[in-house]
Amino acid sequence: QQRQNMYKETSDNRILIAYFSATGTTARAAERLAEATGGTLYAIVPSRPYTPDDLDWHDKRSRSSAEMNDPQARPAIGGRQPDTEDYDTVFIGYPIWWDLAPRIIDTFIESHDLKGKTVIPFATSGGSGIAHSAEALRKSHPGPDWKEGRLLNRTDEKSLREWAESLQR
Ligand SMILES: Cc1cc2nc3c(=O)[nH]c(=O)nc-3n(C[C@H](O)[C@H](O)[C@H](O)COP(=O)(O)O)c2cc1C
Repeated sequence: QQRQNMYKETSDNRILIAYFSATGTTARAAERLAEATGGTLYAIVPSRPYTPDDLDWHDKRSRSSAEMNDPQARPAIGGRQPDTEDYDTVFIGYPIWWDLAPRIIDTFIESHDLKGKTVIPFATSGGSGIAHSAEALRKSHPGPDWKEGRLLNRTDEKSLREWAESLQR
């Protein structure tokens, strides 16, 4: 209990949890991570929301298929942007699409100066691990201090907190 309070006091307000979620699963994981860390939640909202047709991975011409086939695709983000200067640690959450992070995650990273900040990916998926998508992000965006990511398909609060604390050491 004491350790938890200490952790919250020292790192409150300096942790941002930025996430994109097309159908709500990653949003729920991000909320649990915010509870475990005391971090601030920020939803990366696309200017043009993804419809069920956009998300159809059986259709090679669907919006998600087209974006994921194009490494240069940068779907626009709508609404307010967080001031990442206020944070030292930025968790970035996403659903795994074709074993990668959706391209809007690249839009987010390129919209902010994350150089020298601790950046930690997390994801949800239908079964794929996070390693491939996290490595691809690290290669495309060498500025931040990337930490190993986590798949949060099913993680209880205790292990979430232990993971988040271990990253602060
Ligand atoms: C276009 C698309 C591609 C996907 N590709 C994968 C994949 O490669 N591996 C996997 O395990 N799940 C894949 N999924 C499933 C999602 O990762 C999974 O349902 C995720 O939890 C959805 O999160 P969300 O509700 O936050 O959008 C894909 C889903 C979509 C829509």
